[in-house]
Amino acid sequence: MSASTEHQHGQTTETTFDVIVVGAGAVGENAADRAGRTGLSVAVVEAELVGGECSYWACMPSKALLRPGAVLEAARAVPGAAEMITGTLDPAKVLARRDSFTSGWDDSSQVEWLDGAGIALVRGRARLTGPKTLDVTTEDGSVTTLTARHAVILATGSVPVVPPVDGLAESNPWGSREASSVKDVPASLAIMGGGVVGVEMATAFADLGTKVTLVVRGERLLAANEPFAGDAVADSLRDLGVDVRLSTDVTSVEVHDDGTHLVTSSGGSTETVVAEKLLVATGRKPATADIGLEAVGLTAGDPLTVDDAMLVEGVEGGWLFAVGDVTGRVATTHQGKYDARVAGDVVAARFGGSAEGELDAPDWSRFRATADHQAVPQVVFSRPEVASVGLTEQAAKDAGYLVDVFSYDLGSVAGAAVTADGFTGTAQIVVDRDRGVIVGATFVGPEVAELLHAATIAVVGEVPLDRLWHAVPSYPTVSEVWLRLLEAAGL
Ligand SMILES: Cc1cc2nc3c(=O)[nH]c(=O)nc-3n(C[C@H](O)[C@H](O)[C@H](O)COP(=O)(O)OP(=O)(O)OC[C@H]3O[C@@H](n4cnc5c(N)ncnc54)[C@H](O)[C@@H]3O)c2cc1C
Ligand SMILES: NC(=O)c1ccc[n+]([C@@H]2O[C@H](COP(=O)([O-])OP(=O)(O)OC[C@H]3O[C@@H](n4cnc5c(N)ncnc54)[C@H](O)[C@@H]3O)[C@@H](O)[C@H]2O)c1
Repeated sequence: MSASTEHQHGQTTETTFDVIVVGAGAVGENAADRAGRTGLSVAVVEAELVGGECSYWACMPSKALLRPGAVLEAARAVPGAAEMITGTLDPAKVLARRDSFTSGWDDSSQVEWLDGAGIALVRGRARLTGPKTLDVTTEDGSVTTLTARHAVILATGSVPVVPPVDGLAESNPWGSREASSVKDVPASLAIMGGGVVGVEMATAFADLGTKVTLVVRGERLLAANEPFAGDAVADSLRDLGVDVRLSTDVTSVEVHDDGTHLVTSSGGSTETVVAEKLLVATGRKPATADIGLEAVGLTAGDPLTVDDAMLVEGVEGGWLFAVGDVTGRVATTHQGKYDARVAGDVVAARFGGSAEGELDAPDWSRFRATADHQAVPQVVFSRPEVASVGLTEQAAKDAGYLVDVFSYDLGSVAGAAVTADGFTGTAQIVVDRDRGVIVGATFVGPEVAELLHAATIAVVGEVPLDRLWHAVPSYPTVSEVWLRLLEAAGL
């Protein structure tokens, strides 16, 4: 079956396809692309913008907001250049560059890409009505029934969680969408939550001149990372002028003429934080509340539990797959796209080509998302950046590994000294003592994001330390920290 020829400029009149993908975020787009590579006809259904959260409200606009501050800080750390930096960021220019990344929240170029890839687009909100069938409701209320001959891939993403705090929902707070698409920079912003969104947005708005208060329930920022990462980011946010309040609960929220009032409680004392805007950054949940899961025997609101071929567990017939945030596995674009490549390749092989070799594909084949379990990379674009892959020391111990942990002061590496005066940071590897391989690595420091992929390769490749010894880092780069870490490990 060849890909549809009846669709033009994102519109299609067909209602039956070999494969239907629900959600055209970065993850759904990738699944659709790969699924069509053996000639299956593929449609994606999208309720909002083709490109999803990452393109318009998450990764790209937030990184565009963060980059100018990082550049300014880098220049300020190098005498000769530093003297030339006499001002602060220009918020209007920062927002204008952000807008260029979101194409003014217009998805035409992504629709063109779908067209070019031969993927049909159905605009509207999809709900499963039974095995391989979906109803799609458009904005004008009309309903079209779509049928998949072989497979449905759900890629509906995630939605923010608003905790049940007295008055919070009624206060109409910002979520990450409102923060990343901000048009008028507020004078003051209170942020609830010390995870990835909380610290990135605290950094971005502090850069833009907003007075930021970060209210965090836990005793550390970035609790999923190594403790030294959260400590370094808290210190640096305070240096940026952010009021970081750890071990602090928000007990109620009220809106008054002078802004939003957060009543907080910490160690028995109660205080009130007043801010022009409140951003709730307390996590996200899979978007499965209203996609018709009940029609196929699943529970609305639950994550879609998948196996490593991305097949949804608990559904008969082997036709329902899920990828991206909706699975509850990992909530990053790159890992979701990896899952999408796996799901797309599995679907393309099983239904469009030869399934031979795919059905009994082993771990680490391109048909199994093996890396999701213990080799997931992530960069938090705070300042300092936090780049990590695999297991933290604690997570490795919890998983039963006998580990050795080696750390090195990044600032002591020649390449770091050249990069910036006063460069501070930490690199750490967690080594499985039995196998002599790295199971986790964390880098904290200015612009360490690009150090991460070497660590990801070492973790995924299970490269023994005595072989890694022969991977010689160039001089004088920050990557020379790899040599120092291996020396610390006794080589
Ligand atoms: C502020 C912020 C910053 C982030 N920064 C990064 C980063 O720097 N790097 C990184 O890797 N990750 C980042 N993430 C995470 C990343 O955005 C997500 O992991 C990624 O967007 C998930 O992609 P997805 O395709 O699964 O979901 P989404 O991008 O949410 O796409 C899902 C799509 O499905 C559509 N949809 C939902 N339900 C239906 C339905 N019933 N019918 C039709 N369409 C439907 C939605 O409209 C949406 O377009 C960030 C997240 C946030 C909130
Ligand atoms: N650079 C990146 O890769 C990037 C950037 C932003 C977001 N993301 C992804 O988006 C997802 C959502 O990010 P996030 O920061 O919202 O979630 P998160 O899980 O990283 O952090 C949530 C924070 O909210 C706190 N919290 C949870 N419930 C609370 C409550 N009831 N009261 C007070 N605090 C509460 C948690 O303790 C934590 O500090 C993450 O999974 C992340 O991976 C990725």
